[in-house]
Amino acid sequence: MYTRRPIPNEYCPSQPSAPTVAQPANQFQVLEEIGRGSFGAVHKVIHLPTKKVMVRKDIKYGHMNSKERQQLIAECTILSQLKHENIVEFYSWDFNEQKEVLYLYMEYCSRGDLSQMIKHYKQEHKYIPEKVIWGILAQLLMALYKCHYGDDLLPLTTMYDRMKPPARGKNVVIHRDLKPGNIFLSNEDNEDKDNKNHRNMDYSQVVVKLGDFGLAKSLEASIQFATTYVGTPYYMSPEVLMDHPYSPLSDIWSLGCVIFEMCSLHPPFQAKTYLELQKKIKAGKFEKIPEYYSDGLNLMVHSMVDVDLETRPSTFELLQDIQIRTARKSLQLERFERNLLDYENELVNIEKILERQAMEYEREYSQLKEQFVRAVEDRVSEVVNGKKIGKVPESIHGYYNKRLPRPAYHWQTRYR
Ligand SMILES: Nc1ncnc2c1ncn2[C@@H]1O[C@H](COP(=O)(O)OP(=O)(O)OP(=O)(O)O)[C@@H](O)[C@H]1O
Repeated sequence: MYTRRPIPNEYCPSQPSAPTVAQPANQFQVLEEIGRGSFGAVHKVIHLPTKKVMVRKDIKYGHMNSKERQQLIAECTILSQLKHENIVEFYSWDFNEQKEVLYLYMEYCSRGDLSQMIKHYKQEHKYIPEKVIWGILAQLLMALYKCHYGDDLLPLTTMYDRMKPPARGKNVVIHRDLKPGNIFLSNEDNEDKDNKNHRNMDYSQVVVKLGDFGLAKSLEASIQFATTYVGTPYYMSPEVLMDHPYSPLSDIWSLGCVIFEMCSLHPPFQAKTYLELQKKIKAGKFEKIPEYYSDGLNLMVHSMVDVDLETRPSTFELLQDIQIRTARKSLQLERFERNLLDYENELVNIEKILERQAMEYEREYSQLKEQFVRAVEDRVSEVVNGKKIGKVPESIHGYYNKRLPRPAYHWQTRYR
């Protein structure tokens, strides 16, 4: 049976779709291990009551003190409230007290993460198409808008819509660890086919999901923090390196670095030693993106990766940019076109069902008509032959009284 695509959050904000409270682990069946992060293994699981495929992240909490554990749960609560089409949905959690493991259940993203996509293009010696990069940037800015201002962005009516400045200070969530490995990709229908081993290089309609929120923050005071930053902090802003507090603008710096890496297939700042890298980031000097891309994209990246916090644009300011508006509008139109195609298919299906029902109706009608004519002829011959006139035969009665069955497919009530 045909099912229509779900309406995205952008048009219909905050619709919880899966369990949002703690779920016992026996309601889930492990399908496979997807990978291992610094906190533990990541499994693909199925939630048996809803048959929904999800991801389970295992976090060992044995070494954490009770304050850190409570902080982790508080963080999970924030995440469970952060619902947006471009943010990995957090469904529920559970503990295994014996193994001292916290299980976090999240939305499964069938196309892996951005680091795998970049690696793939690097192996193929190809550039990521510019349109794909703008689409990904626009989606990430929409996700950051939700985080930084606590609101959903309204869809654009025209590219020149005036955007109302967001209210400041309301439920600000700063990601703090924005990097390609924390940006996940899925298809609109999130299906797995052709995606195994990332052989499918068509990223034109990819849906981007920001993930791995704030876990670093919750685990900051614990030993795990050290392991979180085992990798080189290529995407860390200069103010964070200098131990200044995180601000939403730190996320913009990191996002700029991610977009640079999507264009150049390597991060903007690279060095052999940590100290050298720190020096480069603080100086904030890095090369242009390849000539293959437009000057507009180069300027956009350089405006985001700006050491000066006064001139680095906010999420709201970036969303005002005409190129971002164009990318957003184009995403909206592409989705609209896909929905129209869906409706068209749905109408074709309904038409086929109605045609079949009309044929059945027609057949039944002609059978009844035949019976009626035969009964009338019998009756006439009875009268002509002078037989005693009895009751009207059932078949004549039947013709007038019989109600044909209603079509089984009540499209009028479903599609009103
Ligand atoms: N929601 C998800 N959907 C699909 N794959 C996921 C999801 N979350 C994580 N993964 C995959 O699981 C693997 C491990 O992810 P995880 O985020 O735990 O670690 P990491 O990004 O490799 O390292 P770190 O812990 O430092 O962030 C990665 O290959 C990642 O792509």
